[in-house]
Amino acid sequence: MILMILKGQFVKCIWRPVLRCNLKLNFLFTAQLQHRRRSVRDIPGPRPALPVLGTRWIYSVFGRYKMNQIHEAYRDMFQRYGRIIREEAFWNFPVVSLLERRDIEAVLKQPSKYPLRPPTEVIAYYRQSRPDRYTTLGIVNEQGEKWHMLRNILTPELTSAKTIQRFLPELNLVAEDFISLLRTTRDKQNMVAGFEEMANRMGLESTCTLILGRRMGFLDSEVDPLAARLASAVKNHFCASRDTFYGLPFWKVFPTRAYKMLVNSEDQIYDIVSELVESALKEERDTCALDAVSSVFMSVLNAPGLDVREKKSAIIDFIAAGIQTLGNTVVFVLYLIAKHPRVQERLYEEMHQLAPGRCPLRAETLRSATYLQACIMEAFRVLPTATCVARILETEMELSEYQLSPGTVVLCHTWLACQEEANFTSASEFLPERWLHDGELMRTSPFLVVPFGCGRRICPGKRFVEQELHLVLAKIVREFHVDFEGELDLQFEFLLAPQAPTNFIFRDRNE
Ligand code: HEM
Repeated sequence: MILMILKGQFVKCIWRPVLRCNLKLNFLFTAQLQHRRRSVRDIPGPRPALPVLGTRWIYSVFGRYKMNQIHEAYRDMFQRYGRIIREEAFWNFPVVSLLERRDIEAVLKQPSKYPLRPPTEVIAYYRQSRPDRYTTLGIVNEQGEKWHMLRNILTPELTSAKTIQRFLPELNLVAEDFISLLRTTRDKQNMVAGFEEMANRMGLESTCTLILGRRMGFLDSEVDPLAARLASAVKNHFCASRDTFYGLPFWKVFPTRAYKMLVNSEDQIYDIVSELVESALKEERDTCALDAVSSVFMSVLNAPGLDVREKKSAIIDFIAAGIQTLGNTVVFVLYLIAKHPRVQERLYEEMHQLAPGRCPLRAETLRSATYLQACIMEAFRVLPTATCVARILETEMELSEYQLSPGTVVLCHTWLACQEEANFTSASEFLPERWLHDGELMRTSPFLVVPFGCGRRICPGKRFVEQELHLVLAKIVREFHVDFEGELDLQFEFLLAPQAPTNFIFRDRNE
C-alpha cells in the first residue's frame, strides 16, 4: 500500500512534470512542423477549386459574387476567410490577396530592379497575335529587361517635373474650358446630368494635350463623336480585361464574348489614336508646334532604337491609360467635396486667399495650397480608382505565417486596408486634416495610400495627374458651390467607377 502511495507520489512528482514537459515539447514540435509546412496551399479561400478551372466560377452565374462588384466580393471574402486568402486562376494557379498592413508593406517594399506586375494576359495574347502592330507587349504588360528598356526610353520626359511645369499654362486653359463646358451643359436647376462623360472628355483632352502636345477640342460644347467613341472603347477595354481576368478562362479555348469585346476595343482605340497621332504629326510638320507642349510627343517619336510600331503603341497606351482613370478620379474627388460642405468651404477659403477671382493658377500657388493637396490625398485614401496593387513575388516570402514561393501572384488590397480603423483613425470619415501637420502636408503611409502604385513600376502619369487634379478642383471650387444628389454607387470595371450616370449641381458663387 505504502509502496503504491509512494509510486503514485513518484508519478505525480517526477513523471507528471516530465510527461507534461514532453507533451508540451511534442505539441511545440508538431506546431512548428505545421507552421513550417504552411504553404500557399494551406491559405483559406473560396472553395471548391475545380480542376484546371480553379475558383473563378465564384464570379460566374454559379457563384455568389457579381463581376461588376468584385471590390465588394473581396471585402466579403476577407471577412469569411481571414486576412490572407487564396483564389485559383486557370490551371489552378494561386492568386493570393492580402489585407494585413504588414504583409502589404513587406511586398511593396521589396527592392527590385525589374518589379514584376502580372500582365493582363488577354492583352498580351492579343498583341502577340498582331506583329503587324506590336513588337512588344507594351510598357504596361512587358516584364524584365524589355520593360526596363521601354520605361527608360519612353517615360523620362513624361515624369520630369520640368515638363509638367511647362504644361501648366496649357493645362490652366484645359481646366477653364472644362468649367465653360460645365456652365453651358447645366440645366435650369444648375444640374449637369451624366457628369462622368464630361470628366472623361476632360481626361482625354488633358492627356492628349500632354502626350500629343496639342489641343484636340474634346471640350467644345458640340459632343465630339471621336471623343465619345474613344471613351466608350476604353471603358469596354477595361471591362473586357476584368471579365477575362476574373471570369472563367474559356477565352483561351475559343473567342468568347469578352475576348471579342477586347479585340474590338483594342482595334478601335488603335484606329482612333492612330488618327490623332497622324493629324498631330501632320500639324507638327506644317506648323512646328510649340516646343513647350510638344515635348512628350517628340521625345517618344525621337526615341532611339525603337521600332515605329513601338512608338505608336506607346502613345496609344499613354492616352488610353489617362482617360477613364482621370475621369473617374475627378468624379470621386468632386463627389467627396460635394458631400462635405465644411471641407468645401475651407478649400474655397484657401483658394480665395491664395488666388482670388479667376486668375490663372501658378505652380507656387498650387504648392502653397496645402489644404487642396490634403483633400486630394484624402480622396485617394477614401475612393481611389485602383483598389489594389498587383505583384509577382521574386523571392520566397513569409506572409501572415505562410511561406510563399517566387512566382506567386499577390494582390495588395490597399483600398480595403485604408478603410480599417487599425490603419487610420476614423477611417470611414473624409478628413483631409489628417494629412496636415502645422499646416504642412505629411505623406504618411506611403505603402497604403498608393493610388498610382509604387516603386519602379509606379504610374509615370502621377505627376501630371496630380497637377491636373489640383488645377481642376481649385478652379471648380473657386467658381461654384458643388452639390451631389443622392449617393454615389460604385462598380468594378477593373477600376473603380461610378455605377450610374452622376448628377452634380454647380451653383455660381456670388462674389
Ligand atoms: C488618375 C489617373 C491615374 C491613375 C489613378 C493611375 C494609376 C496607375 C496605377 C495604380 C498603375 C500601376 C502601378 C504599379 O503597379 O505600381 C499605373 C501604371 C501605369 N500608368 Fe497610370 N494612372 C493614372 C493616369 C495615367 C496617365 C495620365 C498615364 C499616361 C500619361 C498613365 C500611364 C501609366 C503607365 C504607362 C503605367 C505602367 C507603368 C509601368 O508598368 O512601368 N497613367 N497607373
